[in-house]
Amino acid sequence: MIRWTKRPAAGLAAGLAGLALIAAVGIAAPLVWGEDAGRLTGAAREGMSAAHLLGTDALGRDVLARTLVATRLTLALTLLATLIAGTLGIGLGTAVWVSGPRIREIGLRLIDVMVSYPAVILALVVAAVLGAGGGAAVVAIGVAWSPSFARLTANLAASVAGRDHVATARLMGVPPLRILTRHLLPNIAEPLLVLLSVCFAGTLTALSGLSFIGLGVQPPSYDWGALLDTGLDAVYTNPGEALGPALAITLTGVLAGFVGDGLAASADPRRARAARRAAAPEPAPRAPAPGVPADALLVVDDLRVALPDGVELVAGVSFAVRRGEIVGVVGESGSGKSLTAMAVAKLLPEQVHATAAALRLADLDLTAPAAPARLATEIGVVYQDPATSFNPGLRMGGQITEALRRHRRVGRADARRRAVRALTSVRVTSPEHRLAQHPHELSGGLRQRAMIASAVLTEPRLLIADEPTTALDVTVQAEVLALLREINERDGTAMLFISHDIGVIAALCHRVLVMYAGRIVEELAVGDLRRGRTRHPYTRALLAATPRLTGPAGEPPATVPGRPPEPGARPAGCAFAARCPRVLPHCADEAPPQVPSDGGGWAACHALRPEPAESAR
Ligand SMILES: Nc1ncnc2c1ncn2[C@@H]1O[C@H](COP(=O)(O)OP(=O)(O)OP(=O)(O)O)[C@@H](O)[C@H]1O
Repeated sequence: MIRWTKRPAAGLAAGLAGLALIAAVGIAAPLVWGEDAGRLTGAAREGMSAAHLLGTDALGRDVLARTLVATRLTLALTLLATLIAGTLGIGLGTAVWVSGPRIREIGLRLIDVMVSYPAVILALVVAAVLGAGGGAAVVAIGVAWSPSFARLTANLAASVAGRDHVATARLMGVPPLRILTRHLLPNIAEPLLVLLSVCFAGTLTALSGLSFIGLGVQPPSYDWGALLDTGLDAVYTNPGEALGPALAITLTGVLAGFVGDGLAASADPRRARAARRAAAPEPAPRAPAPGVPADALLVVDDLRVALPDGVELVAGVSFAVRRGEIVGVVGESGSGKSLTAMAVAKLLPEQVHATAAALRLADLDLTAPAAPARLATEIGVVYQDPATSFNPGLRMGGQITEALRRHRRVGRADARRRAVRALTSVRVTSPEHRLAQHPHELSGGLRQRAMIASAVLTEPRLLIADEPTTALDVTVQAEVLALLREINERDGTAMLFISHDIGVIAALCHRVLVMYAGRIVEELAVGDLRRGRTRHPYTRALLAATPRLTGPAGEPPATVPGRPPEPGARPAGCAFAARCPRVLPHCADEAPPQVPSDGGGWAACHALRPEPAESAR
């Protein structure tokens, strides 16, 4: 939505106050000015004067009085049309959502087609079918605006339906209608309210338009549109006759816009979350996640990312990142590193959905829809491929400063100054010049530096770097790693660093999570990794495959035989069992226990479990 004011709360108050005043005029006008509006003075089409501030119409009636008297009918019709649009659209949207997948798909496509038709054209068709008249115009406009509500309702319901508490309600056998009224509609009320105010402004102009072309309110009744129609006949001799209703339509529309804008901006995510919590069933009491440090910045507890058919790609991952800590996530391709990181950044692809017992960054609950401004400024993301991280059609300056300008409301000049400083700090040469360049004019290394500068420009609490050096050559790789370490040490930015290269992880991180087939199999301090003090057979195999760290010079790296199982074909027990040199008979069937290590970490492995006699001693 276009931002009408820089202070949306003030805009909301002004909008509401203005509309209340116009509504009061609407109620009082027929009583106060009703007689003046109908009196034939005999002075037809008189210009603006002290007696008639907006002049008189063709029958000598006072235009100002008629404009004021028309307020009631105009507002009533507009409200009615808005109500029809909202009720019809929300009903249609929820009906589509509660239907089976096939009908839902057809319904959504139909709604899309209806939305793509301009509302006024649709209204003209409906009005032509129903015939001219105020009632027909109201129905026409109501029907024409309803697809917008239907689409918003269906889309929002679908997004809310993926949340934990809705899944829990379904699991508990709550009927669909109750899920709808108790869990879905209260959670999507805010955007619907915003759309209602936008719709009010839209229906006002559309209704006036229909009256203007003679399809709306018919004489002797009149609304602003009808007055505008007659007023335009004399626009050169008495502009006041058209000016009155035109100003009334414009002012009311703008005030409704202020209300919509203010409502959208004041949608407080914490208030919305509290409402959602009130609506959600009481969750079963759950023990706090073990091992969550008191100074944890990011807490991930039992994160699961699944496909629509229920196949889990990430199958219950728990970890924490402390303030100022760099945590590395390492594992073979397909182990679920990126999905874990993207679930944290709320950037998962549409086809998959995440659930978690807890997923939060400081006070920001990432399991609920978070305010885009907070997400965009508190989490920075550096992607693998610098070639695709930026929009090739836009200059670097606009892209680097976008989050700062949009979400922190920093002015253009200030944002550029900060961008230049950030580019300088990541040692990008001629930073002023770079801002004017397009991405293809920069080398891969420079682009990745610019990406890092862009990601840290809003001073995020957490930087997620997903294989940020994989696409770079070795020298540039080392420079980028040094840069990330420098940012961590200088600004205390916590990082989640994803890589399949255990050597890179060992060089940069403080703590390491080893992932295999959608689960964390070992967590260890980087010192233990560097000294080769790993415990899980998979981590050992990974380490053995990295000659730079352990193997004597010239010795070829050991390979890990076999392949990880596909997500849908993982065994109930340890997914590494089929490739493990220390496999025991029950490994594939029983989930391995988390065995604590001396260095403060743990490894999930049956073979590491102390013998009963040993543990008793
Ligand atoms: N959008 C998607 N739809 C279906 N499956 C997906 C999707 N994204 C990822 N997967 C699957 O989920 C699993 C984990 O993927 P993920 O990208 O997290 O692995 P990764 O460890 O980051 O691997 P890589 O190092 O290759 O990026 C893989 O089996 C992958 O094929």
